[in-house]
Amino acid sequence: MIQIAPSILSADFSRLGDQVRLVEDAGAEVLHIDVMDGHFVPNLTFGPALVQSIRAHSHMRFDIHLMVEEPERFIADFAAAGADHITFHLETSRHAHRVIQQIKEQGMTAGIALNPATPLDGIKYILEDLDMVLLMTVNPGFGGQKFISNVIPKIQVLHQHLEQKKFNCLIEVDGGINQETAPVVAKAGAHILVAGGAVFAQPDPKQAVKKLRQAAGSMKSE
Ligand SMILES: O=C(CO)[C@@H](O)[C@H](O)COP(=O)(O)O
Repeated sequence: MIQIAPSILSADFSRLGDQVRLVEDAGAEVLHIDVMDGHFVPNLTFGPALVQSIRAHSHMRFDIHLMVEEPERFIADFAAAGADHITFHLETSRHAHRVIQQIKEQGMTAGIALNPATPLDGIKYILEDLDMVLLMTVNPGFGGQKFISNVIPKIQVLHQHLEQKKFNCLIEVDGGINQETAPVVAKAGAHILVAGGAVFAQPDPKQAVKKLRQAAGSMKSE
């Protein structure tokens, strides 16, 4: 079953509460919240205060994507703000296993993200501990970028490995997901599709969520 995770990076911030309710009404299971520090990625976005303020507007799972150096510094604050899940980047952490444990100790599920250029090798021995792997299909930092199709084999390899090992770990993809790329990543084995522009930059975000789900469902992985 494919899950759709609208990314609020492309939402209209002047009416964020309404935008969040809109995608929840459309059936989106997950709300993707991009946290950027201006160091790991060349952009700045949200912190725990924003998460806390929209928590009251939604029952969706809050999926925090930490694009920050030293992610361990922010785990407790996002947990207190109402986050359900935190993903941090392998590229930002020398002690990834410890960070995963810290996230779980705060009662949240844990994910790790890999940039398009980062191979799967670095997560081989921590895969069993992860609830999710986020495979970036653009270079992180901005919405509205072009999907990098070279990541597709990486999705396929990870999907096969997870199936083989019977690990309870979902694959999320993020960047350039739209009605054309959604069926491709779904067929490759992705479970959660993050979409910013393909939802919030559309005239009817509610309809956009439904169309993405339909598109993804048209070519599910076996
Ligand atoms: O993490 C990021 C960007 O770094 C994403 O979550 C973007 O928000 C995706 O935007 P689209 O490519 O779907 O417009």
